[in-house]
Amino acid sequence: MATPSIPPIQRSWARCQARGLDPTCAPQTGMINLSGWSHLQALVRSSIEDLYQLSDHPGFVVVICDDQGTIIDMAGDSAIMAQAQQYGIGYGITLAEEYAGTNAVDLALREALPCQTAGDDHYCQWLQSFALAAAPIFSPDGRALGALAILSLAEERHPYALGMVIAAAQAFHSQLRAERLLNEANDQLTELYATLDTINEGLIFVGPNGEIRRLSRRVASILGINVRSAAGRPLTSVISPPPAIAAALQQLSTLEEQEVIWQTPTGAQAVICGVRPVWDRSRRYLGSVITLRPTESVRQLVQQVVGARAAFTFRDIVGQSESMRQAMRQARLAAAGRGAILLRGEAGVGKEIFAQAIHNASSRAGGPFIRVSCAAIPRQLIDSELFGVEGTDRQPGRPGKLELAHGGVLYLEAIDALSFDQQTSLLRVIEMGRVIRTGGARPIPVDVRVITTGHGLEQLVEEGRFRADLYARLSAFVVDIPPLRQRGDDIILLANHMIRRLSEQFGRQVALDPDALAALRTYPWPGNVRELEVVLEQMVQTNAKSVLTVSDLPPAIARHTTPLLISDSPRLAETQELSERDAILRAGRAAGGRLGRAAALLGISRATLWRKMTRYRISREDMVP
Ligand SMILES: Nc1ncnc2c1ncn2[C@@H]1O[C@H](COP(=O)(O)OP(=O)(O)OP(=O)(O)O)[C@@H](O)[C@H]1O
Repeated sequence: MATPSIPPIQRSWARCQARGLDPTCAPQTGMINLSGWSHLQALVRSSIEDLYQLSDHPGFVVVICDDQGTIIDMAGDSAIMAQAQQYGIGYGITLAEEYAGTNAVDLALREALPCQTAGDDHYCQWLQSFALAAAPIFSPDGRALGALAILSLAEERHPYALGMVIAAAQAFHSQLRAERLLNEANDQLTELYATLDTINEGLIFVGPNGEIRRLSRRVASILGINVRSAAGRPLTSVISPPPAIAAALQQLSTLEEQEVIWQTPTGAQAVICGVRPVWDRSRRYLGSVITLRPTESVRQLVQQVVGARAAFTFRDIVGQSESMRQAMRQARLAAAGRGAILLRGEAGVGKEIFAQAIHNASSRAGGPFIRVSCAAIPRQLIDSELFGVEGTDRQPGRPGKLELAHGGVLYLEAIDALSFDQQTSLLRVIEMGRVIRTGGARPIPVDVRVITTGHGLEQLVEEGRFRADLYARLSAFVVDIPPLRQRGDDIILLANHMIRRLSEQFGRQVALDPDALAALRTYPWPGNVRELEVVLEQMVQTNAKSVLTVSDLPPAIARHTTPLLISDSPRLAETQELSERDAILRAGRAAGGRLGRAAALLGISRATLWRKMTRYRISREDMVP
């Protein structure tokens, strides 16, 4: 047997000889490995059939082998097929070197290169009547999937057989790569669309000609349009975009997120929208993305960010006195009801803590608790603060506190500071359950329970300076919170409670001795619980002692207690008078000598304050700090 001269063929022969392979052996069946081939086979076959049709010289058969060299498909000239079959060559026969000896298919897979063998190049006799030209087929990641071969008779070798299998294998590889890229792109798009449909934000991609290219499902619920029928149509034929959006789309400009009004099939709808133009690498305009977010979700976000939650419950309110029990009864009744609540009481008595406890004990506990102090906002800004501002083309809109409190409670402090017009607007919101933003006309439904406080509201109503109908609405429930001086031993309970809290806060144990507690109990506390809180905090802060005594109290409180301490049998009336005089002096000083403010601090009218000042012979000068 002559040995071939081409090195890979020579090496193959040497291996066959070393293995002791019998050149007269018959073809063997191999294990077919079709993993990764099932859909590829059809692809290869169709391109092979094309190849075969195009050829001027039929007279060959195209053979496809798996990665082990086993024949998994054959197509072509029927005469050659018949001859091949005579030699036992057909589906399932292995061309692996171990069983079929040297041949182009095995070498192509082994060397990962195109290869050609003919006649005597073949080690086994059953292949020697044929010529084989084979090329490996590579997957997109470079793995050999199998081989493509042209089988012809040895003496009728096709001149371009090798060129054809190389070109076909290459074309096939490119097709696989393109298919892989397409699949990857499709997968990415599927992921992207799935993501778009799960996010809370609605997205509309508008093409360069204003057509809707893509829109997420969320858009349907935000704008009330049919997503399926809208896709592909001009945006303006589906829904008329608000002017700010239309302008951004037309000018290919960015619009930062702002609230705009869409005229939807179900009416005007406020939506937080933004527009972003999209450009490709060569700065070609591809379209714009419109983002849509329901105002409600932004509202919830704001509530989370600003911490619109009520922290206190009824359990946090310290007090056992009859006057406090009565206030708690009123408050619990109000919590169980539905109407607005008016909290009455001097400054610092704990109105806000009551408002929070009522909110938390009510069915609205899960909703927001929003606090607005009308006295703390300049009157001209109260409108926008409470009712919000309607957006214009130039200025974005924003919700007011009434909208933000939707589903919860709006705690409105110092409502007496509202102008008559503001009172009217508030009344309308409470009566209609709708708010109209400043500068707008669109009614926005709001479901808010209002808890208010205000100074001398009854008097203002009498004087015609506060709307009687609003007062009636706001006072469906009234809770009277007593001043601290009327709470007896509650002062001691509160002082001990606060000292415990301060001990924790400052990380050291502090206590008040009985005399100090007695002094605190007697003092009239014009600034109520807040004043007690401030006094105790200052004492703990400025004193390193663990037991605080009368001498550690602020002089005004310590001095005030002197008559009680020295008197053997202090007469009650006298004590009360002394307390009252002291309270008036302190309130007057705290108010900087302004009688109106001092009266307010004491929770009495100006006229009563005058009367008491005359009685205790207090002049205005005494009140100057
Ligand atoms: N009964 C109470 N038990 C415990 N702490 C209280 C009690 N009442 C009031 N406080 C505390 O006293 C301080 C003042 O209370 P709050 O702010 O509720 O008073 P207010 O009546 O709303 O005051 P203002 O009228 O000045 O707004 C708060 O720190 C509050 O936690």
